[in-house]
Amino acid sequence: MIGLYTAEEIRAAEEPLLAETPPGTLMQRAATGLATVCVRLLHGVYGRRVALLVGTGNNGGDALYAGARLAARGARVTAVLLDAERAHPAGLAALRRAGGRVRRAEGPDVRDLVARADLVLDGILGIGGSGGLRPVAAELSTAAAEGAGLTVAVDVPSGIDAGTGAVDGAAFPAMHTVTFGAVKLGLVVGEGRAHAGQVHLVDIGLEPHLPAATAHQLTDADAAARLAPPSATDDKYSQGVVGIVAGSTTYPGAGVLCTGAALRTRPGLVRYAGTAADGVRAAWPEVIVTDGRPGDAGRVQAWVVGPGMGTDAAARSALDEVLATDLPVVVDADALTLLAEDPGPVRGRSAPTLLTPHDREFARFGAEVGADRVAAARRLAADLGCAVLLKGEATVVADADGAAFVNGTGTPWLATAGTGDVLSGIAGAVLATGPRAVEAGAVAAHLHGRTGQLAAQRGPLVAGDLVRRLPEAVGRVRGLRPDRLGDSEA
Ligand SMILES: NC(=O)C1=CN([C@@H]2O[C@H](COP(=O)(O)OP(=O)(O)OC[C@H]3O[C@@H](n4cnc5c(N)ncnc54)[C@H](O)[C@@H]3O)[C@@H](O)[C@H]2O)[C@@H](O)CC1
Ligand SMILES: Nc1ncnc2c1ncn2[C@@H]1O[C@H](COP(=O)(O)OP(=O)(O)O)[C@@H](O)[C@H]1O
Ligand SMILES: [K+]
Repeated sequence: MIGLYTAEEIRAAEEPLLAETPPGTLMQRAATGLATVCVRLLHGVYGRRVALLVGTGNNGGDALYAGARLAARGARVTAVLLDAERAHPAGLAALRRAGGRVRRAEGPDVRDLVARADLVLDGILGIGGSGGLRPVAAELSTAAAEGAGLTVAVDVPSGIDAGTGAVDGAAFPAMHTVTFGAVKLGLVVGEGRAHAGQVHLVDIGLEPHLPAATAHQLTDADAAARLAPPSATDDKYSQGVVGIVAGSTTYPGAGVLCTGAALRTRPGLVRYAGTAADGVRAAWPEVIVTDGRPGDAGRVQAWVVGPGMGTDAAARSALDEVLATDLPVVVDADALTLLAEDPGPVRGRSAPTLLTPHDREFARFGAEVGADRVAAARRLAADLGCAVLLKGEATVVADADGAAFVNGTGTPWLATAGTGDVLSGIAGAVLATGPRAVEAGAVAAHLHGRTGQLAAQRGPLVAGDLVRRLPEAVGRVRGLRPDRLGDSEA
């Protein structure tokens, strides 16, 4: 698992490391790592035009030292100083010694210089920044985005909140972020995720000083550990039997998609109860189907309740029946709407319970999500005493005790009707194998995102494509290299 940290946690960990290393050591390690990644991304350095956007803090120092290394290898490097009197003096001297040039940000043709660069390095603000970019920095960031060159953020894209991913005003739009010591939470969630692009982690020796992370991102290997193939001693009942309460005569498709997703994730045994019984039976002859109540379906190890089932009295009664069991439950869609009116039945549960709202469903529980998505998911989880999976570009899963996961897989092509029904079916199948609800949610979101990436390789996807390609995605998750972070190409 990849630990995700706030700026405060990073600063606390840096303190003892700074004390035990000679002055400047960490910045040299950071700049060396940064320059190495830039060389790789540029495919050659000699003659390349590099613009450094340099702020007043150590983040600017990192950019200047990395720029000096690139200049020493023949790049044409220009530092653009946002506050000429306060730029890192030793970094500036190093850049000049290596043949780099220095300009003020207010200069007449600086915007063009940035727009024409092969590489723009954002050393404006690091974890010491607060609030959005000021006007000159914002304008140069826009020039970098509009130019044809690579945009690379140093440690964090300037203007994002490193701990939450919130953007208040303008922020640097990076294609890549080279981050030091540990991955900051704000690089993988909220608006920060899109601003950070692909994240590269540079080791500066911080790891022994880092606290245990309270937020994580799963790798393929982590997810694969929860998607183990059946063993020789397994039978159809022993792999976690899933019960689905979804769909209706009005929306049979939700029942078909949700049931199919559970079956394709963990094809031991899936049971279905609901009024979309005919549709489910026709689509999935492998499933044991009843058009009666959940209790008529037979024994299961976990329930999924909600997608497309409606919000009438019969739906309420089915939800109450499922929540009154001592079995793990995934609560999605219409069941969330019902639950928001009266969350009582969830508060008293001791079995694993996972709620899977999107933003609008989340807001029905009393408060908007806001810019800090991890905090929002943690808040609702603590309030209800269960796990909450908050869907979005980067899905967040949080538990009542504060443990959180930020999903790193997926594609915007998933923003299409029915993909949420598929997610809850996957989550039910994973939950039936016995993990904590928060962990089941994280694994489900990871697999769902990988399936989306796989399906999107062939163009626009619909939810049914996800169901069809789930077995292949499970196989890929088992075999893919585990070290790719938020890489939508993988
Ligand atoms: N502390 C360490 O041990 C290391 C720090 N490193 C680098 O140092 C960075 C943190 O450096 P600093 O603490 O100097 O802080 P930053 O470089 O992040 O910037 C802080 C400066 O920006 C100003 N500022 C804050 N918000 C602003 C805004 N919205 N607009 C304009 N100016 C603003 C502050 O007044 C302060 O002068 C890290 O992100 C990393 O890049 C690395 O060199 C590795 C080692
Ligand atoms: N822009 C996006 N980028 C990546 N994933 C997205 C994006 N928008 C939505 N998704 C994902 O698509 C799914 C949509 O679920 P949901 O809103 O419940 O749809 P539905 O109710 O139609 O099934 C979620 O898993 C969500 O994380
Ligand atoms: K930066």
